[in-house]
Amino acid sequence: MGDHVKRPENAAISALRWEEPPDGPMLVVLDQTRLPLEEVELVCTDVQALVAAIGSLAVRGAPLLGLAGAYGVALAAARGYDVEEAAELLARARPTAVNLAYGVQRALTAYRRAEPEEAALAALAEARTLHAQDASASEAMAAHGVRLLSELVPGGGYRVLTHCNTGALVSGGQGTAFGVVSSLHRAGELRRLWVDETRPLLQGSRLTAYEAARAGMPYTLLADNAAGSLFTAGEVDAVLVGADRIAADGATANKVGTYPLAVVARYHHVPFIVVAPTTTVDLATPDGASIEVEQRASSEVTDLAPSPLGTQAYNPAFDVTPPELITAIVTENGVVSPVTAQALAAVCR
Ligand SMILES: CSC[C@H]1O[C@H](OP(=O)(O)O)[C@H](O)[C@@H]1O
Repeated sequence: MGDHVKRPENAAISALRWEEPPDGPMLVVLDQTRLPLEEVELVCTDVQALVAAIGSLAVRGAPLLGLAGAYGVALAAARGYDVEEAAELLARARPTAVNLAYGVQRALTAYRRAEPEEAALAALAEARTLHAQDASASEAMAAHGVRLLSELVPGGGYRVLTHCNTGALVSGGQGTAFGVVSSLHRAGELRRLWVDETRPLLQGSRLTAYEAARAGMPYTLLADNAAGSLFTAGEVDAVLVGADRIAADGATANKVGTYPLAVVARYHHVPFIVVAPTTTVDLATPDGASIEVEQRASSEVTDLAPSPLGTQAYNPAFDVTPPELITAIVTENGVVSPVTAQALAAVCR
């Protein structure tokens, strides 16, 4: 794992940045496992440190994993490591978010196509291009998402429920679903943000609440199993979530606990909206059953609350929501609704 350094006070959220000090290039990432109590950065000067950071979720969130993959290839090239081997290690670091392998492939292709003496610079340039594209996609998704909500739920003053963390911490810009929430807030249209704590790694209570507090949003944290009662009380106007991989038929893998939200939202006729860039759509994966769902260590669950010694826990990092439960998928290229394979393929062109 890399070295930790204290982050400057009140710095804008920069989940990841490339630096080139005299002693060589490095990837500096905000260690998300330490938030919200500590804002410390992790300095990665080799691919093993970056792979470890991805595995521990110090670096996390589908779009950011794509950037980490691309910059990881650039780091290997710039430091003279075996780039092909580095690309393989990075692409395998986590299986579900398609963005990781996509980002690796973008930088690796640029590296392979360049003249040897230009290859490292080509990989870095491609990583930077992907970074800028993600920031731009984030803005476009926010605009599409705000417009969609005004069509689905007339009247404004939205009460939005979200799950996991989908803000600037997972993006080159302001995020995916949380980017829509941020735009609503700036427009004075966010009446309440309901934040699922998102067990077992608590991305909601640790990260989304951190981003919402920094933005001055009206947010309320809740235990995941309290979400159903909010729907019963009529307190949710829309559910906004991110995605880690969207299959060709629109089935969507996202943080575990998303699928039950989609079922409850459908039962209560509440719009269930996925917000994701087209880099998260994987047309090569035909359906939800074909998506590999990462299984994580039992200890992430048993460490959270006392249980008898030796207790084993079922700990899938994601679940899959079928397209028929998704009201709309918001991408940077527009909104897919109803969710069909044809409409999804069209928005990715
Ligand atoms: C919009 S990407 C954020 C996405 O990634 C999270 O997973 P993890 O925290 O394990 O990287 C979660 O599925 C979010 O929706």
